[in-house]
Amino acid sequence: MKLYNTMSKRKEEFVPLEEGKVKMYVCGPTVYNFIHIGNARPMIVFDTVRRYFEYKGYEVNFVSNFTDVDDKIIKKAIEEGVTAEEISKRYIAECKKDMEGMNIKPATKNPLATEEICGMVDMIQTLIEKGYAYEKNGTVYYRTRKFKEYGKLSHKNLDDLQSGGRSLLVTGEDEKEDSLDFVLWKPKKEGEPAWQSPWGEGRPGWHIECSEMSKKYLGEQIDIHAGGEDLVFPHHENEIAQSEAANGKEFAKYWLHNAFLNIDNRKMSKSLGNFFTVREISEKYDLQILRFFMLSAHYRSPLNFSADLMEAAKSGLDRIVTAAENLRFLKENTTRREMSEIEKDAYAKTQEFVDGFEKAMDDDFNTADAIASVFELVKYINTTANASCSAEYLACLLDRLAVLTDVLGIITDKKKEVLDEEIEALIAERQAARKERNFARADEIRDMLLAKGIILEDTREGVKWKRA
Ligand SMILES: Nc1ncnc2c1ncn2[C@@H]1O[C@H](COP(=O)(O)OP(=O)(O)OP(=O)(O)O)[C@@H](O)[C@H]1O
Ligand SMILES: [Zn+2]
Repeated sequence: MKLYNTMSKRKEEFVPLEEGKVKMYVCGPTVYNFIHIGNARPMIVFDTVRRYFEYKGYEVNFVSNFTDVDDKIIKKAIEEGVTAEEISKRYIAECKKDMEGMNIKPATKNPLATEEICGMVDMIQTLIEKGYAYEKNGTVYYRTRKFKEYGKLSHKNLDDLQSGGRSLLVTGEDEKEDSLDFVLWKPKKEGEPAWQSPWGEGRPGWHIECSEMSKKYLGEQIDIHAGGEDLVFPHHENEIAQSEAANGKEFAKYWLHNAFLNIDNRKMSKSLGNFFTVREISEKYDLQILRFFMLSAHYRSPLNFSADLMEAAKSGLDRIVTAAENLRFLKENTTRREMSEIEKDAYAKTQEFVDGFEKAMDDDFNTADAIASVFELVKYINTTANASCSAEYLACLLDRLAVLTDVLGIITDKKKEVLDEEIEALIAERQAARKERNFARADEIRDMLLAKGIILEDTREGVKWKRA
């Protein structure tokens, strides 16, 4: 299994630190707004990477943080006249809803920066003791030039960085020993959230959060550290400088970075205002389609968002789901149970699609080619499965398809999704509301179900529902 390591700029064979286990950290979002579909790209891509490791039999310890203290969160809180905590809590909850819609597996742990301040203070203290950091007027800076390997991930040269950095007029620039030094701890400003520290009240810098949370939940060395390509510099470069100086060990073995989701060939970003939130997209499309669209390109290739490509993803996904539905229907209606010899041979042939899928995924998670193998399997299913097949054969085909779509995180069993307890309970609650003539509540529930793609029909025989 090969993966592209930003550190070495080449594909490397994956060798875990510990046999059968993968320790993986993905930098999570700063929570001050609904996530946009650019932010969804690393979530979908690295969830798929995780799923593929699990398919291969690895036990994956997957940690992804929420940055819940930051200038942008504080700004939003001031605008709304609420606390920063209220803002971050609200958008963490909204983000989790979006993630569920995109079928992202819950992480082993989603640490919150604000709950890990003590550990960050300890790490900063260690860096000071080792001579890698210094304090000036309540701010602690990292002494960048002391870390000899600085620039190794982003392949940048310190002197080039220095000449570029000098022109920047950043507050605090004059008290730094060197313009390359970056902030580990900043002093409290009036009205901002703050924590006690040996350097006075204040809050941590962004980079130290991930160094500490990764260490706390995964240990000093991890297999994979991942995020969007804009995080390579300075965020990941700084994380390496902090973690390796503090722990005296190589931080992560493999550094994975996804390319951008663009719109009109420009990075989709909040600052440019050219974004769609996942929530907006969910009003028009099932989020499974968004997931499928993201995986239709290799994660290191830029991907341009367009209505045409979403429509193409919709029809591609439909083909797969329809094949699975047909298999289920045929299986339930056939009278023959056991596989015949001919069917055994026919089933054995499907191994070639699994091999193709694995070959693509083993080659730096080439989901675009892996999907092509799934389509070949679908074509094979559509040509060989019919009403005279045995239930066993149909079940085997269905299982083969489900195993592959599960790696991609695509749900093909709509009924299973529909029948989940929450929806059943909502329908019952709506019936009760109608009985009490609480039509406002009944309509509200109908709309909630509609948002989940469930259409209700009130008939004489009772309530019937179908998928949008
Ligand atoms: N257009 C995009 N395509 C792919 N990944 C992205 C895109 N925009 C952000 N990301 C990734 O999403 C994660 C969270 O990003 P972050 O919270 O910094 O928000 P942001 O949208 O980049 O901010 P801004 O849009 O204001 O530049 C990071 O891993 C980042 O690399
Ligand atoms: Zn990070």
